[in-house]
Amino acid sequence: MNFTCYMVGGAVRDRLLGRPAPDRDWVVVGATPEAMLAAGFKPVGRDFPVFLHPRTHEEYALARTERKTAKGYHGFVCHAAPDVTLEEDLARRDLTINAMAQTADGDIIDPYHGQDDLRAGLLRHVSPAFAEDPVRILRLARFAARYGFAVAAETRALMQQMVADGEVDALVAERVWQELAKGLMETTPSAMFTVLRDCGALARIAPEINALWGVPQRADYHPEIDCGVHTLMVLDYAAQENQPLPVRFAALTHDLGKALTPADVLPRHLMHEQRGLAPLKALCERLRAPVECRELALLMCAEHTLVHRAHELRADTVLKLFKRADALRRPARFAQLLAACRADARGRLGFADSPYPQADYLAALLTAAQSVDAGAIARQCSNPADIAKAVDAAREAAVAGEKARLGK
Ligand SMILES: Nc1ccn([C@@H]2O[C@H](COP(=O)(O)OP(=O)(O)OP(=O)(O)O)[C@@H](O)[C@H]2O)c(=O)n1
Ligand SMILES: [Mg+2]
Repeated sequence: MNFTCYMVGGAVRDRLLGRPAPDRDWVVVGATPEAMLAAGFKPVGRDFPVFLHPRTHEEYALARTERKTAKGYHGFVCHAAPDVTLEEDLARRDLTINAMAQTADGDIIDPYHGQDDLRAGLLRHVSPAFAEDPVRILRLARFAARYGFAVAAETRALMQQMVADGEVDALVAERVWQELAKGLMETTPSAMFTVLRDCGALARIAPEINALWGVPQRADYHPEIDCGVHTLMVLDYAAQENQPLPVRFAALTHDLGKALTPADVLPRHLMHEQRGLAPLKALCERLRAPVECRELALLMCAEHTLVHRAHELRADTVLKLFKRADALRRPARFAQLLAACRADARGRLGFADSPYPQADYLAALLTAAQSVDAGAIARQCSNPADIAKAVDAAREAAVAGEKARLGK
């Protein structure tokens, strides 16, 4: 049986953009599953006829059409047969820039004008079938974060309609988190949240974050004023520093409490650290955020103001902070907290280059606290019940000594 393979999707898009493509996907036209097996391909997956190449192990999918028959994930009827054409297969795809194919000779097949949209920097859906898979809203938002592309007006309208129809509510937490986490790791993660907010999806999947827009802050500390704007500036600053996912997630969620400040206190946000913990826990639970992200975000939410005030803190207050943060046992995570706090300080209009000596200062005090030989102190204690206190006292003294040395 004669069949033809085309490179499709992200690999074609990224090659045209001159970007490295992480993986390559292929579509096969004119083949049956039997023909694929006979050619040495290995079958994978149950739902769709997808195979792995015997040598490269890249994914080869039989050309197929899809039709949605019910809400949610299970309502797909998929039709794969040797008579499904390349154009039909490309038509079921999400965006024009993802609906191009490349022949073995390197020719581009582009029935939906993806190359025009690549040049114009536009994210545009291929057909109304876009609406059949709400994950596509999240994918589109993360492509905005990666490529800095704008959303075509008709696609924006379609996404708003999908959200109004409750499509986003049917998404399972794992898929939402997977896409959000990928988008957070892109170069301009703020663009993802701008797109999600604009179509109404953010209010459905993360109302705690969405609620930050329209909430004012003091203009002297926060010239950008709006809490939502500040949050995205902090996030992009963390991304610009190439920080890992937990730091970016902590940047995104550190001020959730500001959305709950009583109106008569605005634009001040006394106690927003404590107020943020409940919505943050609710968000992490709904998204099933991994423990590393959840823990750092909670720590950041609770402690960021204290870290900003590092130079005013007494030695015993610093030691208590270290203990709450478990910093002596987990110095790497404490360093992530400091990175998130630096992003918070610099993620303000006009503060991008301002110094943040708090980070080096607390890092130096932690090193001092860590230098205490707890084992030696334990051996000197005749009563085991006194050990913890004696170690704490020694650590506090070490922190105080380092503070004096640094002139604070
Ligand atoms: N919900 C989805 C997922 C995938 N696709 C199609 O399948 C291709 C490959 O999917 P995937 O590898 O998940 O996405 P990429 O576009 O390659 O993006 P990335 O660079 O993030 O892998 C996409 O280009 C798109 O044509 C789609 O139409 N709808
Ligand atoms: Mg891909």
